[in-house]
Amino acid sequence: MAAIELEGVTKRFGDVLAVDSLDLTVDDGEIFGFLGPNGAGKSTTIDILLDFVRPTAGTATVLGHDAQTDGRAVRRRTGVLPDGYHVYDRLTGRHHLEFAREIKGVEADIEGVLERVRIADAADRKAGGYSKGMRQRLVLAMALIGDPDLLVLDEPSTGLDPNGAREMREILREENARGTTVFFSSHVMEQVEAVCDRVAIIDRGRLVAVDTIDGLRDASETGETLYVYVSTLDDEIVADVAALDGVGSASIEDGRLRVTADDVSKFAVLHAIDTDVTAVQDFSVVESSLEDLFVRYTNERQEVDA
Ligand SMILES: Nc1ncnc2c1ncn2[C@@H]1O[C@H](COP(=O)(O)OP(=O)(O)OP(=O)(O)O)[C@@H](O)[C@H]1O
Repeated sequence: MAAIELEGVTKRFGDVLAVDSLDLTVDDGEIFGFLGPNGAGKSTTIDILLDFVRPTAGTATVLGHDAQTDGRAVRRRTGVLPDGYHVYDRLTGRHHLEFAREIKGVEADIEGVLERVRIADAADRKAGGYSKGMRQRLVLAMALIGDPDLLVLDEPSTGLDPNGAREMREILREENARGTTVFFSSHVMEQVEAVCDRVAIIDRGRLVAVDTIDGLRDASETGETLYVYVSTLDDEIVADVAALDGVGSASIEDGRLRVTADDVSKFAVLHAIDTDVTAVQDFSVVESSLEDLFVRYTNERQEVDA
């Protein structure tokens, strides 16, 4: 069964088309990253899943329930970390979790959850005195109450230090191992790359890619970057390399030639550089990071639209 199914979801705010005919399926048990530049429509989509916002057109089905007609059933089984959630300054961390337990009407091991997000020591302090990262941990703790079947997290790493970000990843993996589907938006590509089974990239409300990270690499011309060490390097050599068959781009980076290959193998490119341009002394191949892929997919869309 699909945990999330969006069909033709569109949302307009006046003149702004925030989400544009979005079709997306997230399978049960996946850790799914939802990426896009600022203003792409991520939060709006998440709000539609939780029925905080009504779509202008289309349907959203979450855990088998229509998100609009059966929002309560969805929220009962879903842990949510909303974008920019404000904690209640005068309530303690523990009170927040008791509140989450009551709202959801579930049994919950509050002590255990406090330990997991590492705010047990501060549980009886008022949340108004918490640091940004502690607040984020508290909101995550509220999402974990009731062992949800689905976690929907909008920018969960906001405010977390590197240790906090690592702990967040571990919690997501643990929840997933328990059978929970995890759907989260993020601008922190390392975080996404480290935990996600699949990602979707949206740009200006439209889906531009959905795949595993390896799949995105395979589909992208810049799946791999070649760094070539040559004895002399100047603009003329770069231009000659760029003009070779199968070369996507060539530039100088840190005293090396940086080359991307289009449809031919990197060895064919290396051979052509060596025989037709200049002697190759050494080379290395680096897989594109998710950040490279993100930039490529979102820039491509801008070029298409231009
Ligand atoms: N309540 C609203 N009223 C008017 N416009 C809105 C509203 N909510 C969102 N928008 C607009 O919809 C578009 C998508 O916004 P959204 O917050 O979904 O983007 P996002 O991908 O979450 O961005 P970010 O990464 O910056 O959080 C933006 O142009 C935004 O200004």
